[in-house]
Amino acid sequence: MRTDMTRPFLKMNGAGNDFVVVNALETPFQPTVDQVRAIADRQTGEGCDQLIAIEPSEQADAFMRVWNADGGMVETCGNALRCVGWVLMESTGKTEVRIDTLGGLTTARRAADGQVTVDMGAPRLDWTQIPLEEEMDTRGIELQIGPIDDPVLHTPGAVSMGNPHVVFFMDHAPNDGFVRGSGSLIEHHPLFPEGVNVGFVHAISPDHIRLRVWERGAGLTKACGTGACAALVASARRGVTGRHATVDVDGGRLVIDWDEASDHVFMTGPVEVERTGVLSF
Ligand SMILES: N[C@@H](CCC[C@H](N)C(=O)O)C(=O)O
Repeated sequence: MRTDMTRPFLKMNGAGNDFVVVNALETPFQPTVDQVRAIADRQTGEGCDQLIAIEPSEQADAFMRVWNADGGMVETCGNALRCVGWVLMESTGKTEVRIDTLGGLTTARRAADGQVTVDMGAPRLDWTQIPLEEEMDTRGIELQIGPIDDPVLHTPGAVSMGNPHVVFFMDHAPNDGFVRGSGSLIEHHPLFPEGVNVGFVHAISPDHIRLRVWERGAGLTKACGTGACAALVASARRGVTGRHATVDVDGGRLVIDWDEASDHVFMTGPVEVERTGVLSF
């Protein structure tokens, strides 16, 4: 990386899903793929799951741009929406802010105990919206991993929360090796032309699930906000849970509500500022 330019950043996380957050409201921030990878590198860079830029927006308080650790620009990030919402509320004194993303317009507001609630909008459930390569019922798509007569994983739900997710249902929470091995395989399956985030749900009760996620472009993560929303929607559509659940992820706890009247999904969870720093280009 050249070192003739510097940018201050905030290192933040939401339930352990961590971000380098750059304020680009006044000065544009357009890193190359290699620069994103270098920043996200946990050995030689700052280390993060996603790089986030807060940009100006004409229709909202700000636009949030998201790059995965592999350098790919993606639609949205639920946990980062809480972090960016908190930053904007702190700097403007507002108790509610609108944040636009490539995945759609969202609203963040303060919740109890310093937490933030984001209105993630309505889930997109048609196979063309995930998107899938071919027509399927997204409550349980035709995908299985393992021997044909005794698959290890099969018939996941598919949900878009602005970004693509598949959600497998298991009778236990899988270990790291399983999440890494099967997640990396499924992320690039030809059924998903834009790749996919892969969730593994273990239902503890009708309003409590354990979730592990392999993220498209970032790998095994301590939390995935859109993944938690997708997990609740997929679970409710299968009758595994109701429309409200606490979702335990590796790095903490998220509360997800799928409101019947509006069809919107609301996610509440923590926000943490870890440190400040300066990026050198
Ligand atoms: N960590 C995020 C999701 C980030 C993007 C995702 N990996 C994708 O490629 O869609 C979240 O909290 O939602």
